[in-house]
Amino acid sequence: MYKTAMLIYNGNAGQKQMDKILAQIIGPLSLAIPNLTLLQTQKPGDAEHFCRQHGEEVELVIALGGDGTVHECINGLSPLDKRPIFSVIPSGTCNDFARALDIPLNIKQAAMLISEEGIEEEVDIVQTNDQYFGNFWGTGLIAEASLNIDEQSKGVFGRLSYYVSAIKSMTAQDRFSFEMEVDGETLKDEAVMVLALNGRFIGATEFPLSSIQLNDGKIDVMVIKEAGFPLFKEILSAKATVDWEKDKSTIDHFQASSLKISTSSKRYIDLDGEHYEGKDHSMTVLPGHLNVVKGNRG
Ligand SMILES: Nc1ncnc2c1ncn2[C@@H]1O[C@H](COP(=O)(O)OP(=O)(O)OP(=O)(O)O)[C@@H](O)[C@H]1O
Repeated sequence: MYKTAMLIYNGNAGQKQMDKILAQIIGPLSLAIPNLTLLQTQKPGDAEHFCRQHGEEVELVIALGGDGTVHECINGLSPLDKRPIFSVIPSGTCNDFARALDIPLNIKQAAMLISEEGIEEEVDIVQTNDQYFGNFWGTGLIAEASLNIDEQSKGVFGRLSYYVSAIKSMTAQDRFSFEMEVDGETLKDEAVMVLALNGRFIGATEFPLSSIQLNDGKIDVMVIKEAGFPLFKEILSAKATVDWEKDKSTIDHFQASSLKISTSSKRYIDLDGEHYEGKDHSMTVLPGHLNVVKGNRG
């Protein structure tokens, strides 16, 4: 039984909607957790700050929100020496990290999972320069695409919004050159998109690739060389298996525990759905860095 927990939620989410959500989850959580503190964010950055400031004082941190809130919490918790258990009650649009943890998307069920102490598991977190990600790092079309998502289209298209935007921006065909260093080997190439996946969801779409595991000490790197549609078509059609052999000429796929990538110029970077800019990036997998509450798959 968890004795102390901090629940962080987005103060920007709309009072009425948040009241409804809180009404469903506070009952089961406060019955199970005697010392439960609720913290509402007042501005971007607050969730990260709360985690950094108070994370070591509690047994459990619960992020009630979408991938933006989760991203901030991961960045606040990862630098701590004594890291609390982390869990998510998903209330965003994509909820990629919650999906990767097999957490129910129904908020009441997600709260029940915590109050009944779901399975705890240590998952990998990836450090990139002075930041961290739990789900993915991407540059190229993925970053451009998510930049193009306005809140309205996110609502209307829901899970497909990333890809609708990606397809929209594909006409640009902007290839970029990069240099990558993986396990002592240097590779120079061009691509339209480079992805490093820790979790298996991007924009609520699952990558049908069984090697993507949150607890294998590795990231799965995809170098997509052409803005051709084979990969997207197959992923969008949610096929159980993508024929990677067939796509070999347009996609390189490998695993790494650390890598460095430098692009020829500054580019947009998408980190778990949040945007940054940069040119030189290093990534190091921190194996089993966060202990999380997981759901049951299936
Ligand atoms: N009080 C606030 N006012 C304005 N922005 C805030 C506030 N609190 C948090 N934020 C910002 O809102 C975003 C969090 O939104 P949320 O958790 O719903 O993620 P999301 O990115 O919409 O999720 P998903 O990708 O799953 O849909 C973060 O970028 C955070 O910095």
